[in-house]
Amino acid sequence: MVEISGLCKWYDDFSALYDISLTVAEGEKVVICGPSGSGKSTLIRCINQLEGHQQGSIRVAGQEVRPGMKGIEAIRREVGMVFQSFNLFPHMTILDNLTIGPIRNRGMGRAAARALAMEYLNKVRISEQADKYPPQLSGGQQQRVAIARALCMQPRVMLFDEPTSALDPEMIAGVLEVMETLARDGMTMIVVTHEMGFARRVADRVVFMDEGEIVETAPPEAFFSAPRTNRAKLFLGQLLAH
Ligand SMILES: Nc1ncnc2c1ncn2[C@@H]1O[C@H](COP(=O)(O)OP(=O)(O)OP(=O)(O)O)[C@@H](O)[C@H]1O
Repeated sequence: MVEISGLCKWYDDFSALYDISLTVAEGEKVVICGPSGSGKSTLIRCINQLEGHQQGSIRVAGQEVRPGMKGIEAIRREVGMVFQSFNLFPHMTILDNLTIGPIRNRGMGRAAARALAMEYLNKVRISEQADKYPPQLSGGQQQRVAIARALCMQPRVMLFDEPTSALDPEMIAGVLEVMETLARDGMTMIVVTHEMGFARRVADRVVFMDEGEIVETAPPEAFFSAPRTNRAKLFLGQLLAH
């Protein structure tokens, strides 16, 4: 579903990503972790070209994505993205936040888009809030809405960039639960997160990044019980200390 090969990205003379190769199969769940500044966000933002890369290749559902390419919108429709800051339109109702994408970008009729939106709002257990505005909802509820909004575009892969790190602790479980349901439904998922419990329960593979490189890739049980590199041991040690 996503094939990344020899990916390099730099900002002026700073190398943000170096020689990244990663293949994520259909239905696979990959958790990316690593210290702050290691390039996790940059990597997933390159997949739908929110960031352009300078070298290497990225393919999504068989199609190569390139910086400045024509037709990137069509590829972005296949790729749902959930950010740390929910990025909902504050002046639009929850329902309108969900229907605008399918109506504008998928040419869906209003009634069909509303039906689809209600289906996903039910899935994230928030359908009773459909007529409210984002600022009237808690952070956790807004993030569940953001997930539902991405799903309304019926993507083939979902990218999550630290979806729970801006949330109050009591809000985190509800969002992770929704993501676990999505995983059980068979969605292909690439998730940047420090929620190691989630990684253990859901990930097929954990990818550990440091200084713009992939340092280790392993199934969660192997990664957490016996990380191979000192860099990963140090990272996990620091995470546990928090
Ligand atoms: N627009 C930019 N210009 C210059 N440097 C940038 C830019 N965006 C990111 N970087 C740098 O690239 C590196 C990787 O950033 P990135 O946000 O991908 O890291 P991260 O692993 O996601 O970190 P965090 O966990 O703190 O979000 C960092 O050193 C960051 O300062």
